Amino acid sequence: MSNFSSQLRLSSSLLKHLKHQINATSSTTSASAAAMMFERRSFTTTEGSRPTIVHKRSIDILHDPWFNKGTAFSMTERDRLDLRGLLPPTVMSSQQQIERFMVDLKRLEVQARDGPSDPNALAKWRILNRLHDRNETMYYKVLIENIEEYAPIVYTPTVGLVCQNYSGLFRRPRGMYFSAEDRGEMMSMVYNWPADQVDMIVVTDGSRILGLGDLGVQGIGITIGKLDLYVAAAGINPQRVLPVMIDVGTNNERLLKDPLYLGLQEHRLDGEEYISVVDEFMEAVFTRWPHVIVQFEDFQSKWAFNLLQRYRNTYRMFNDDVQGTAGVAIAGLLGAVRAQGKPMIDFPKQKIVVAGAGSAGIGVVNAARKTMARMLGNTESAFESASSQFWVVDANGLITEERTNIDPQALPFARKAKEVGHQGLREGASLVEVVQQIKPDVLLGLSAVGGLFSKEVLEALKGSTSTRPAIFAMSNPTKNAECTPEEAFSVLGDQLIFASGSPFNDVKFGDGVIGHCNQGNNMYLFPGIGLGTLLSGSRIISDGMLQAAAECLAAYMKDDEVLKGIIYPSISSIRDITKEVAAAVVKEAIEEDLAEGYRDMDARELKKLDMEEIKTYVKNNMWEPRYPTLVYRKE
Ligand SMILES: NC(=O)C1=CN([C@@H]2O[C@H](COP(=O)(O)OP(=O)(O)OC[C@H]3O[C@@H](n4cnc5c(N)ncnc54)[C@H](O)[C@@H]3O)[C@@H](O)[C@H]2O)C=CC1
Ligand SMILES: CC(=O)C(=O)O
Ligand SMILES: [Mg+2]
Repeated sequence: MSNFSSQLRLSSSLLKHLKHQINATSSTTSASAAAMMFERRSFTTTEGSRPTIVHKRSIDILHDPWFNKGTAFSMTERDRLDLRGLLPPTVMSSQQQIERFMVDLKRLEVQARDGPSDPNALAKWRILNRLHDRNETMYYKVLIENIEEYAPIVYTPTVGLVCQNYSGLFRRPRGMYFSAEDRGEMMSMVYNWPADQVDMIVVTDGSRILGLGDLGVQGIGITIGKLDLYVAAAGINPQRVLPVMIDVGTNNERLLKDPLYLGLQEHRLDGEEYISVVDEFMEAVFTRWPHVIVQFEDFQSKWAFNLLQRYRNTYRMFNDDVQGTAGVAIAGLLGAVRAQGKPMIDFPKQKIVVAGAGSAGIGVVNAARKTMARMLGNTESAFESASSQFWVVDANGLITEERTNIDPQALPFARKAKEVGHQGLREGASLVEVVQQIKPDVLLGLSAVGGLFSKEVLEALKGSTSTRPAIFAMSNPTKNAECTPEEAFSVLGDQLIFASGSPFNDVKFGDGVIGHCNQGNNMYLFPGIGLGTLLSGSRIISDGMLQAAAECLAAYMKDDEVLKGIIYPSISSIRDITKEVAAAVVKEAIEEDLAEGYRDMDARELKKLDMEEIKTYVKNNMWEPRYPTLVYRKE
């Protein structure tokens, strides 16, 4: 009885508090008052703060992953929200809930510790996904606290398998689908999404999912995986993220015939028709959420470049494969220079062979050339000199100006025929020939061809003029990596610098000598680029902001780590890295006069902040997975 009356007292004090809040906002509509209070909660990191107003009760709350706390609802809340009797009687702390969940998840750990070949990865994804469906706060707490272990499940490599099987795995919808059939309807459809505020959209058309090709509508899986990292690494509020699939058909013949396929079973739209669908989508989302940021993900190269040019000066958007990957690669390339005991300013002397001339490969060469040119003084001759450091090889071999039907994106990187003639090469020379003749410092793969760096290619790299040659086998998922660290270290020895797009285990040489396998993945940058853009209120995402992000990641590594061959940080510190990257992006946006501010932090206030204050501002705006107190009010 006394327990019950103390609960009543608690409830009435909460109601008083609520009444006060409602009075304070009486000039606004009840919906916007609720929204304002809701927002305050979302960016508060202290428990026991203002309650969150919900307009539903009873079983509806338990079925809502945004509000559900499962067995962690206190008895007071159970009474207040008509939940009494709908849950087992024991009230658990959020930590106890996690412990119970982890016991279940860890049952699959038997023989599941061998990294990329984890046979239970898909089963683990299902368990995590079910948790995501029923309780978002708990899901993100599990993910954040165990990011190293579960990033490979919610992200590459397992997310690739998930996308390949998405039509079978689909249970509850997550995100929005805009299809070619919805033309003319998107402006109203966008209001079907329940959240009044969306900060971050990741969108794909499913045309090139990781290195797995056209997976059509099933590509939605990658947008969900990327947004999981936005929440876990950048602390974007999970209620304000939106995964989007633009379904314009598929050219994957298997999916076109699959009776279980969930997407449009027709060939992809192309040309103006295709562009008009994406235009309509962009107009719709920016009309409803003018401050949203849209990340384009895994579009086939021709559309990746085209849409980036089309939108980047109008909308807050970027292409992760072109721009995020470039920044991560530059940070790694600078790390590889330092690992040779040289200063970063020596970067323009590096000879770099790149296998793959798609959105990722060209994005990297473009940005790396700009970085070199800047280091050399940014003159025309600096640019020329930088251009001569790259040899780009695609499916048809070395790209030179003699190539017929050359892809316009690759044209600026085509080598002069005469020049390569002097180097003992020619148009279409094979990768192994290029490596043999050029003796590069770096061999970088973004080809999506698993095993491309064959024994022969690795043997050829032994001729490298570098004291510590570097291999970036960046294609995803695991089976698409150009080589494994075992293959690379076994041929090139322990002085090799190695990075892969998906995670692999380090290689042990014995006597405590380790061949470090770094994960060179755009996950180190895109969350910080998005968060920094959001908090600066920058109208667009400039080259300078992307460059600042890359330089910040490069500077994150200490000399002693780099000398050991560790060129990227541990994934376990991704939240800290993301905070640093976001702060660098905010600072650059301020310096370029692009920052228009965010909420109470207007452009003038932003300008007054020094770097430490910007970092604090970023940190204070990162969402934490904590249960808020819920209070019911009728709509
Ligand atoms: N680690 C990371 O952060 C990232 C990795 N990637 C990976 O990069 C890969 C490529 O992505 P995109 O550039 O968008 O794909 P894409 O399909 O546009 O480009 C692939 C390129 O590889 C070339 N290629 C194919 N066979 C080749 C061969 N035998 N030798 C040399 N080149 C060959 C093609 O001609 C084409 O230029 C994918 O596996 C993707 O997962 C992409 C973005 C980020
Ligand atoms: C990592 C990534 O964005 C990709 O493989 O496409
Ligand atoms: Mg991608």
